[in-house]
Formats: sequence, structure tokens, C-alpha cells
Amino acid sequence: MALLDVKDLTIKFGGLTAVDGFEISIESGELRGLIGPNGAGKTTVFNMLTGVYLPTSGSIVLDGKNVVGKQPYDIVEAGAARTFQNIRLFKELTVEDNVKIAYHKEMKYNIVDGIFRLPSYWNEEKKAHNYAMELLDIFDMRQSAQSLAKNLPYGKQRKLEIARALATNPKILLLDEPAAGMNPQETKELMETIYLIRDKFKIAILLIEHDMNLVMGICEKITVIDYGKIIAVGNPDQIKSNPNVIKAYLGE
Ligand SMILES: Nc1ncnc2c1ncn2[C@@H]1O[C@H](COP(=O)(O)OP(=O)(O)OP(=O)(O)O)[C@@H](O)[C@H]1O
Repeated sequence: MALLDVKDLTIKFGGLTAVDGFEISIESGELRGLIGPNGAGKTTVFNMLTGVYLPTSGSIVLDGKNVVGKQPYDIVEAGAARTFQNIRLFKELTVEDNVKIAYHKEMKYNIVDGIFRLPSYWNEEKKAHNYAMELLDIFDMRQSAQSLAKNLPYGKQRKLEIARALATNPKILLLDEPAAGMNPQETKELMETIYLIRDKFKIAILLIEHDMNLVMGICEKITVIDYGKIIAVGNPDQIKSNPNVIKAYLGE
């Protein structure tokens, strides 16, 4: 069974059908792209997959469980983590604390242990610290652990957002335009980071991205939507030469 199996996903906002009959099936370890012109419905798909929007109809099965109607935190619990088009970090907190906050669902102390700083609290805190530092090592950010998130350069803020999503221990990572605003060097590093995540964590990645070099360079399979509907599914070569895709992008 696929890790994520989406069928006939549709959402209407008043008279507008923003996403119409969307489907996707993603296996563990797969690196999948979701592309389409501006306003095609890509972020709306992410918002339905992560419980931000309730679909009008359709099913979303994540790791064998139907998650339609679940709240965003339940969906994180079920194994889907995401990043946003506009970076969302706790800017006044340190890099380490940003990661530790996301790790809290793994922490096993209760409120009394916390208030009285009992040994179980310190054990869990130490575990969270070690885990955060391991993650930051993977992203080559250990040296920035005590910097405030707001003081990081843009490319590193993006990396931190991904590290934070990974701290929730997901089975699938949804990345919404991770290369937006990055310079070519930062984009190149991001590609390496995405490969690294897939190989090290063995999770699936679904990526929305406008940077075609990035999508075509790293995704094995790509789904293309336009006006809320799927117009093509295939490998990068098939997508590049698909007449419907060319037409959608050139706006003919
Ligand atoms: N909450 C909402 N209420 C009404 N319309 C919405 C809502 N959210 C999205 N839409 C509409 O749904 C359509 C798809 O928007 P969406 O943001 O998903 O596109 P996108 O493919 O992610 O675009 P971009 O590449 O520009 O980010 C747009 O017409 C948008 O205006």
C-alpha cells in the first residue's frame, strides 16, 4: 500500500472549484514534484493534505489511515510535516529552540515533572537537546544553534524550517516552494539537502516548486495541475515534452 494515497480530492470556495478530482499515490522514499502555473491550486492541495482546509469531497489515506477531517496537529501525529511558502519560524527564539519545539511530541514528561524540574524532565530535555543538535549537524548548522532564527541568512532560515519539520519525525515531508527567494548557490545546497533527507531519513518528499531546474533535477515523477485539474503525470522528460504542460506554462 502507498504511504500517501489521495483520490478524487476536490474543494470549492463558493463558485470556484480550486482543486478538482486531484489524485496522487506516493511510496515511502519517493521524491515527487507538484507543479503548475500561478494559482493552479498547489498550495490548496497542501492545505487539504495537512488539515488546514476540509475538502469538499475525496479521500486522503496516510499510512493506512483516512485523515480527512483531522486537525493539522493530528496529521502531524499521523506522519505528515510541511514547510510554508513564506518562512514561518519563531524568529525571536534560538535555532536550537525552534527545532526542540517541534520535537515536543516525542517528549515524555508531564506538567508536574516540568514545574518541579524532576529528573524525568531533565532526561527528556537532554534527549531533545541531543536530537536537535544531531539534526542541526545534518544541516551543517550546529555552529548556529544559539543564534536567533531571525539573524540567520535567508537560505539557512529555509533549512531550519525543514529541520524543524523533520523534528516531528514525519513519514512524508511536504515542501512548499523551498527554493523561493534563494540564490543559485543556496538552491544548489537545497537540492543536496533534499537528497540527503530522503536518503538519511528514508521518507517520502512531495515538493511544490517553481524552479524547474530543481524540480526536473531531483524528482523522479511529477504531477502537473492547471486550474485545479491534473493535466499530466510523468517523469521529467515526459513532463518537459508534454504539449498540455507547455501550453499551460506558455499560456497559449
Ligand atoms: N481560502 C480561500 N478562499 C477562496 N479562494 C481560495 C482560497 N484559497 C485558495 N483559493 C483560490 O484557489 C486557487 C488556487 O490557489 P493556490 O494558492 O492553491 O494556487 P497555487 O498553485 O499554490 O499558486 P502559486 O503558485 O501562485 O502559489 C486560486 O484561485 C486561489 O485564489
